[in-house]
Amino acid sequence: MTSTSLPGAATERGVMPAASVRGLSKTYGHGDTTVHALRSVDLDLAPGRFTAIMGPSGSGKSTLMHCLAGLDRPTEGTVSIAGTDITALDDDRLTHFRRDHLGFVFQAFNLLPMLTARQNIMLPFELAGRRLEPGATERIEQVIDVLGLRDRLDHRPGELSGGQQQRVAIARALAADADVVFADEPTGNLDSTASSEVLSYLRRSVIEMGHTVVMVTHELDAAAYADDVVVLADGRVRAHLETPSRDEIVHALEGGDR
Ligand SMILES: Nc1ncnc2c1ncn2[C@@H]1O[C@H](COP(=O)(O)OP(=O)(O)OP(=O)(O)O)[C@@H](O)[C@H]1O
Repeated sequence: MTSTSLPGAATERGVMPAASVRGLSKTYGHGDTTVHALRSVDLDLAPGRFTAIMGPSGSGKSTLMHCLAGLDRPTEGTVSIAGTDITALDDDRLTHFRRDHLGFVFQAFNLLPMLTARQNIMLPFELAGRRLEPGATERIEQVIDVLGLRDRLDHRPGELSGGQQQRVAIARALAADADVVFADEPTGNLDSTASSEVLSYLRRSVIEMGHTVVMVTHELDAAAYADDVVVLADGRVRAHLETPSRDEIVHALEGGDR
């Protein structure tokens, strides 16, 4: 098994990666019960792209995403987001960094039921007591249009379909103009029609607004919406594929090199 580096990888183009990990290891437990969830992973994720992280159950997808997103600390190695080494930040600074630079979309939409769609989208600004910086209002209105939510803004989550609720959650993550948006199985609670709708909107946000999205998924159909696919196996990067075909993804998942 070898890892395949992207020919057009951000560093090779001289562009700073949106996310970069070096020598990233995460072990759980001690002695006989030690689990090596990640084994010295090196990875660069290019800005302005939609990357899917795939791999068998237990291969380290969630651990990698949690370390990338500063939700978990690695045992060894570094994680940089847009040039900031987040592994060097203390807990307070990391919390602020996450709030100001990262967006999250979860399987359960995590919307507040008593708030309207617009209020949910604006919640991070309210919670942070953040003033809208110049240009923020225009950006938020664009996010609302790109995600097709204009005529749903006054609805509460209970009055929206699952797909619409997830689009509100995506809009909330994008509204703050995060350096990277992390999506953990974002279509796990949706049927296939709603899933493809949500993924199309997510893709549109990458193409039309230049966002960087990293998504963990088990679904080949979901990965097909991504630009790049990282395949993990046993805590290592087995392949990092640029605009792969479905066959190439399947081949990498089955253990072949590209
Ligand atoms: N908190 C923990 N304590 C002990 N072991 C853990 C912990 N979290 C994860 N692991 C182990 O680390 C390994 C990688 O787990 P991880 O959840 O990252 O895999 P995954 O690829 O996301 O799996 P799945 O697709 O099933 O969600 C697994 O062997 C898992 O059992």
